[in-house]
Amino acid sequence: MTSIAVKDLHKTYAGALTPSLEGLSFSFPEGKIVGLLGPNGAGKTTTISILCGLVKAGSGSVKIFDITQDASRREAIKRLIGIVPQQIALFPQLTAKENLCYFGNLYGFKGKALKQKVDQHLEIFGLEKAADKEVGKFSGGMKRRTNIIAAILHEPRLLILDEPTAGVDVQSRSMILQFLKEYNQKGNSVVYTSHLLDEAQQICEDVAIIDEGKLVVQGNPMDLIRQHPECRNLEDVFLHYTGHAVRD
Ligand SMILES: Nc1ncnc2c1ncn2[C@@H]1O[C@H](COP(=O)(O)OP(=O)(O)OP(=O)(O)O)[C@@H](O)[C@H]1O
Repeated sequence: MTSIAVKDLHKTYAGALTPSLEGLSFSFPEGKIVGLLGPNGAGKTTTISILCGLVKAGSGSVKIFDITQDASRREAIKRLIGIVPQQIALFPQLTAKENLCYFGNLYGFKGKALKQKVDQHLEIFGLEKAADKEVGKFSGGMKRRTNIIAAILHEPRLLILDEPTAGVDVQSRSMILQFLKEYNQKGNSVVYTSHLLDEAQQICEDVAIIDEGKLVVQGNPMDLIRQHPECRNLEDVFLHYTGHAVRD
């Protein structure tokens, strides 16, 4: 089974002169950590926004665990996926615990069960001492870790993260990557975007490189490197397929 299958996705934002997605198709196998990679403006965030139902595609289809995404299946799909957006989506004036109780509540958790779940996750992410501090006063890494907890309280089978390790220190990054590996070892699927290709090479079993709204190449990072004798690593493969021109 696939965790995600997108077919011939097209998207042009209202007022835009050029399309953001132009016939994008790819699928990821279930139960793996996979990377959706591409230069700035390639269409990664647009794709993720369509996957989670925040943005409507112009045409094309999306399946999550073989369930076709349409209005009638939105609730069922919502339970299966957790989304960690690029921008921190927390209330800065509320404490970490208050924020997480709010998000847990949206998924139907209440009372003691909710409190236990929140405490357990704050501990996993090294935030137990900061539980009653306002999130607005957190460091970037602390905000990002809290943002991840908000997306996983309902234990989604598919976790989608948009640049979860961008702009965080080495310690937070290491904790986030370790968490992703452990979450995957429990049988869950993880899809993430990153510009850090050494990191993607290290943790992804499969990567899809997209550019200008289309799939450029997909495969296991080591297989892709082996296919190109001149490429030493995933970054070389990425440059081989997407070129050296700087993107706006
Ligand atoms: N709300 C919007 N309205 C108009 N154009 C948009 C909007 N969001 C994104 N775009 C455009 O769509 C294209 C794809 O953007 P998108 O954010 O999906 O790329 P990305 O691969 O996530 O880039 P990055 O690595 O910079 O985050 C870009 O040309 C961008 O300017």
